[in-house]
Amino acid sequence: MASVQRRAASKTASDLSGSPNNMAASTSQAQAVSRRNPPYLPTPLERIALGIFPVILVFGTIFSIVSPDIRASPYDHVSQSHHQDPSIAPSYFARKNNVFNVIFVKRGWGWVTFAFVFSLLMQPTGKTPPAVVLARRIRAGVRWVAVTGWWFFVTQWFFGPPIIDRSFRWTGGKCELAQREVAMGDGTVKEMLTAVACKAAGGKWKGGHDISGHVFLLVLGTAFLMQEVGWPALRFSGWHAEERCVVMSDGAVKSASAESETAVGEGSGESAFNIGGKTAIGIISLSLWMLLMTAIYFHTWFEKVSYKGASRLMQQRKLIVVLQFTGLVTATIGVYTIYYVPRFVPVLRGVVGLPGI
Ligand SMILES: CCCCCCCCCCCCCCCC(=O)SCCNC(=O)CCNC(=O)[C@H](O)C(C)(C)COP(=O)(O)O
Ligand SMILES: Nc1ncnc2c1ncn2[C@@H]1O[C@H](COP(=O)(O)O)[C@@H](OP(=O)(O)O)[C@H]1O
Repeated sequence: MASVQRRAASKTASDLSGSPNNMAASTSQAQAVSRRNPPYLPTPLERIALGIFPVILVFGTIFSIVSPDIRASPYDHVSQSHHQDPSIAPSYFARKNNVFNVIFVKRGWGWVTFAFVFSLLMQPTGKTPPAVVLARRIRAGVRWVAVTGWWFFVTQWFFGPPIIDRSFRWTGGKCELAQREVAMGDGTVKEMLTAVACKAAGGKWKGGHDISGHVFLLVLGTAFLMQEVGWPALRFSGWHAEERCVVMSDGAVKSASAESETAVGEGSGESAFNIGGKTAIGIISLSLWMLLMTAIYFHTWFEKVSYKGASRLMQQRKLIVVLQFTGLVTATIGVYTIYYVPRFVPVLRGVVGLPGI
C-alpha cells in the first residue's frame, strides 16, 4: 500500500506543478480538490443511505402516535410491548414471538455475519491479483472483528454486564423484584446486574433508560453490510462515480482510489450485485422492515418516565426528543469509528483498510 501511496503522491504533485501550459488544467484540478467530500463526513450517497435510519424511526413513531388502532391498544410498560394476546395485539408484528423476531432479529448478528461472509466470498475479483484479493479479505475480516466486538460489548458482555445493562443501571434502573426480595432477606437477587439474569430470577428490570438492543443491532448490522457490500460493488461496477476521500500521511487529501491497486469500473457492464450482494440486500431489507416494526410497536423510550396527568400523546412526544435515538447513536459510534475515522487517520487505515480498496 505504501508504494501505491507514493505513486499517487508523486502523480498528484506533478499534476499540480503549475507549469504555464498547465494553468487551466491546474485551476480545474484545484477546483476538483476543493469539491472533494470531506474525509470525516459521509459522502452524499452515504448520507442518503444512513439517513434511512432516523427517517424510519421518526416515521414509525409518528405512525404509532396517529394510528387509532395502536393508540387504543393497551401497552405494558414492564414488558415494553402492547398486549401480547393475538386477539388484542394491534398487529402480528407487535408480538414478540413473531417469527421474524424469533428467527431473524434474536439471531441477528448470525444472519449479518452469514450475509457478510457469503458476499465476501462471492465478490467478483476480475483481474485483481490473488495476493490483493487475499489482503482485502483479511482487512474485511479485521473490520468484521471490530464491528462484532462493538456489538458484543454493547449487547452481550463488557468486562461483566454489557454496556446496555450498565447504562440502564447508571440511569437509575434496577432489578425491582430484588428490592422486595431484599426486604424479605434474600440478598442474591439484588446483585442481578443484567436484564437476562434479572428476568430469569423473576425480577422486573425497571427504572432506568434501556437502550433499544433491537434498534442498535438492526442499525449496526445494516450499516455494516451497506459499507462492506455497497462500496466494493460500486467500485467494481463503476455504476456511480462517487469518491471517498482520505487524509494521507503527509496531510494531503486524496480520493481513496489513490490507495487502490484496481481501477473503478473494472467490471463495468456486469451486474453490480451478484448472488452474494443480493443476499446481503435481502438481509438489509428485512432489517429495515424490523426496525420500522420496532419503531411502531416497541417504544421502549416512553415507558421509562411517568408523567402523571399528561396525555399519552404528550408522554410520547416528550420522550421521543429525549430517549428515542440512543440505540441509533450507540450504533453510529461504532460505524463512525470503524468506517470514518480510518479515512483521516492513516495509521488506523493501514490496519482496517477501507471496503473495496
Ligand atoms: C452457498 C452457501 C449457502 C450456505 C447456507 C447456509 C445457511 C446458514 C444460515 C446461517 C445463518 C445464521 C443463523 C443464526 C445462527 C445463530 O444463532 S448465531 C448466534 C448469533 N447471536 C445473535 O445474533 C444474538 C443477537 N441478539 C442480540 O444481540 C440481542 O438479543 C438483541 C436482539 C440485541 C436485543 O435483545 P433484547 O433482550 O430482546 O432487547
Ligand atoms: N420488531 C420487533 N418485533 C418483536 N419484538 C420486538 C421488536 N422490537 C423489540 N421487540 C421486543 O421488545 C423488547 C424490547 O426490545 P429492545 O429493547 O431490544 O428494543 C424485547 O422483548 P424481550 O426482551 O422480552 O424479548 C424485544 O424482543
